[in-house]
Amino acid sequence: MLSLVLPKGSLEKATMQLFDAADLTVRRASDRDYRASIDDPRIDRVRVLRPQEIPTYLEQGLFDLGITGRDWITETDSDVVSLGELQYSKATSNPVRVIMAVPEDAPWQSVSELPEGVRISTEFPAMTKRFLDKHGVKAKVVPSYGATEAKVPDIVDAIVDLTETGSSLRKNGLRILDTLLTSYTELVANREAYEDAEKRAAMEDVSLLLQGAIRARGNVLLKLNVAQADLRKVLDIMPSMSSPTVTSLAGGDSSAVESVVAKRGVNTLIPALKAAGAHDILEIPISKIVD
Ligand SMILES: Nc1ncnc2c1ncn2[C@@H]1O[C@H](COP(=O)(O)OP(=O)(O)OP(=O)(O)O)[C@@H](O)[C@H]1O
Ligand SMILES: O=P(O)(O)OC[C@H]1O[C@H](OP(=O)(O)OP(=O)(O)O)[C@H](O)[C@@H]1O
Ligand SMILES: [Mg+2]
Repeated sequence: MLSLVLPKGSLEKATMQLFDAADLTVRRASDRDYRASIDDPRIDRVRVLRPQEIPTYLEQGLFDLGITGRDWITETDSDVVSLGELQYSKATSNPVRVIMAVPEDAPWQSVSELPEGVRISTEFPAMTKRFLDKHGVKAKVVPSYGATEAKVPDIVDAIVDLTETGSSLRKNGLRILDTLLTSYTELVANREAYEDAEKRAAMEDVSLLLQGAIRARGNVLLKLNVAQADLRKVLDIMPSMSSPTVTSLAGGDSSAVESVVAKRGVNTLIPALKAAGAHDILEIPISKIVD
């Protein structure tokens, strides 16, 4: 039986949606309820806590398994086992980046040009100090508790912050000087729990369901029928994960074809398949893809 800790904040909504899609629906009395449950025999305790704290709790063995960002694992320098990247962020399926940024019109083009005593605001002081040491810059690192972009230029000269879509940087007239880290959301385990064969098997099941749900995103199943004479033409334009499944239809000179295809592009693909001779075309949503 696993204890699980999920992130409150930026990743909360996307995490709840992912668990739902993975058939591991998280039940809570309300959004403010940080004690939750999942109706699954492998999971007996669920908490929703700040992602900054999650790596430390996992290292200490307060939970077996959790979800947090690579940024907080690096910042807290926690000794945990990663079961892999889960490709989602707050708004997109892309990773976030921890970047150093300065005002558009600042004179510096690289980190090593920053003058001694430069003031840098960040929610990642440990990572920032390591990065500045590497570049031989002596700076004053000021801890931030959010709204970091708003502190330049009057309170500090530069910031180290997260960027996903880039919109916060644009709105605040900031330019990226360097990238410290590309950070994915990760499924992370306590080391001792991971060494326990039974717990590890349960963790791998959870991982498989989550990854299966992520892989299914943006894909649909297309099914169609086609006369033998047109089969080649249809297969020539049908994309697929490996190769399309072709079955003969009973009592006729026709085949059924099915294939998993990217949802993006279906708008041009379906009319093209029809023109190639396909008929009875079905587009079916997919919940999971497991290799
Ligand atoms: N667009 C994003 N902005 C910030 N954090 C993101 C974003 N997308 C994913 N994350 C991840 O979410 C985690 C940060 O979430 P956290 O709850 O600490 O911050 P938050 O949502 O910014 O909270 P607050 O709104 O109180 O600042 C990090 O691991 C980070 O990598
Ligand atoms: O590139 P973007 O898509 O604009 O996302 C990045 C922004 O999101 C986060 O802010 P958050 O919402 O956590 O507010 P905060 O600064 O108060 O923590 C992060 O600190 C950036 O400011
Ligand atoms: Mg924040």
